[in-house]
Amino acid sequence: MANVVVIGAQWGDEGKGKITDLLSKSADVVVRYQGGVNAGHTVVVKGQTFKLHLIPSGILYPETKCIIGCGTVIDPKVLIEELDRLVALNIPTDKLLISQTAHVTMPYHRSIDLASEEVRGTHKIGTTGRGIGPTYMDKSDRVGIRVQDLMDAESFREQVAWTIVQKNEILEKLYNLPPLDPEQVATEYLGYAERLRPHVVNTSVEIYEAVRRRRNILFEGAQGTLLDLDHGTYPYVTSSNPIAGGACIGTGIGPTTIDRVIGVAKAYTTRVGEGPFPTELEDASGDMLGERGAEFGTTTGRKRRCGWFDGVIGRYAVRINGMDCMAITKLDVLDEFDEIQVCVAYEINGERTTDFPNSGRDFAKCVPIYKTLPGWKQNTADCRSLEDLPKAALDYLKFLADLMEVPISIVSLGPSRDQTIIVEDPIHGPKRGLLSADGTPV
Ligand SMILES: Nc1nc2c(ncn2[C@@H]2O[C@H](COP(=O)(O)OP(=O)(O)OP(=O)(O)O)[C@@H](O)[C@H]2O)c(=O)[nH]1
Ligand SMILES: O=P(O)(O)OC[C@H]1O[C@@H](n2cnc3c(O)ncnc32)[C@H](O)[C@@H]1O
Ligand SMILES: N[C@@H](CC(=O)O)C(=O)O
Ligand SMILES: [Mg+2]
Repeated sequence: MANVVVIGAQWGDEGKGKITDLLSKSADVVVRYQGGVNAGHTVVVKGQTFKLHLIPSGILYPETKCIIGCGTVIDPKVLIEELDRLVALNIPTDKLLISQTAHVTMPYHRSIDLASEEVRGTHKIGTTGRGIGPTYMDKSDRVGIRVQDLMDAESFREQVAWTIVQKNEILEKLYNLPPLDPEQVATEYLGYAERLRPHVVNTSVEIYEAVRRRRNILFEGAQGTLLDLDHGTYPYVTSSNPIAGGACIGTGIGPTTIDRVIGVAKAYTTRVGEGPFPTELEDASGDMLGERGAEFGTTTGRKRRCGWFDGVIGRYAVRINGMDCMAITKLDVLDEFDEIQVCVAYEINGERTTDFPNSGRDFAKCVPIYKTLPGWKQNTADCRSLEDLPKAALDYLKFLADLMEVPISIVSLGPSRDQTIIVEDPIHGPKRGLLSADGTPV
């Protein structure tokens, strides 16, 4: 057995949904540990597409327990819509559990998110507008509303009444928005509470029980390393900790429980929202990546910015997450390029570095130094083993593994569950022994 954390090694949307679904086949429990409905995890099975925002990507396996952990922020309306969509498709949702201590996104969080972005103007972050930052702000400020609060009607009404007084001051005086009616908000949310009640438990105990019984647990990250509040490209980050360390805080397990960390990265890079992006391509190659990769936000539909693979970021993600192995997704998107560039180092103020800069100002000045590799100009979508891959594609993967000093355990060649090469299943395979850094399968 192994307890595995699946994290994004770039700016999110690396395909964690697909990889988590794939690994869920061998998992007994899948836990989301941070983020909220800003996330959009896409899972494609037999031509059917599932877009999951909060529900863990293991939900398509009826025997797998799916847990929304305490580190997430929950918009109950969106969660219920998601549940209803699954129910309509006859996907069982009875094994979904929701943490009593997760925080709840309220209507004022969404309004404040949108209004503050507008006020920031050119300094905006480019958030998803889903109220994520303001929900986590209230958690830190100790005025947040938790799932357990929602379960007690009388005290919930009281809590909403006094909380909204302060929020209405902000809405009216700071943002010139109409105030909210506390009774109306409380009544709406108490309706959601009844729908969610059967799923709400002490998830920390559930997870610990699974650990004690030596079950396989997958911890599913949302967003990515560079969107991490502490270790990402601050201030252009989300308000939670998507890195592997976040799995402990966001579920209530100790670090010794984690056996392995698998990082997911695209074979190129994307970013949605504002902030520096050294390898961004604002040319025909960038357009080609966007078109071939269908790079539009799963949540907001925004166009994702596209660029070449950034090895400096990759190495950083390996370090920050203690990564054992990697899944490289969307290799098929590169199929038609004559040449492919990989950023191997940055030049900052005339100096070459392979280290990710700690300063946001320095990061904004980074000029990528590229290594050019030949393309393979061949369709890889139907390859099912490393041997099936064109030599140039395998060489590309070996180059990435070598550059980041991490083995590649999974290669994804299309959105569908079956369009995958599993060099070794990280749940069953040996720790750090899947594809050696020189690319040789072991
Ligand atoms: N062509 C191609 N598409 C893929 C592959 N793997 C995943 N996808 C698609 O790429 C997109 C990945 O984006 P998301 O589903 O938003 O990724 P995510 O990491 O789960 O999302 P966040 O938690 O929101 O960061 C989805 O549309 C997937 O269906 C692949 O190997 N090839
Ligand atoms: O998390 P919020 O505050 O809505 O946005 C901040 C920042 O993070 C980007 N982002 C948030 N969720 C995702 C996601 O699931 N994939 C990719 N990027 C995400 C958002 O675009 C902002 O740049
Ligand atoms: N989660 C998102 C972010 C967005 O939709 O803007 C995505 O899939 O891109
Ligand atoms: Mg996404």
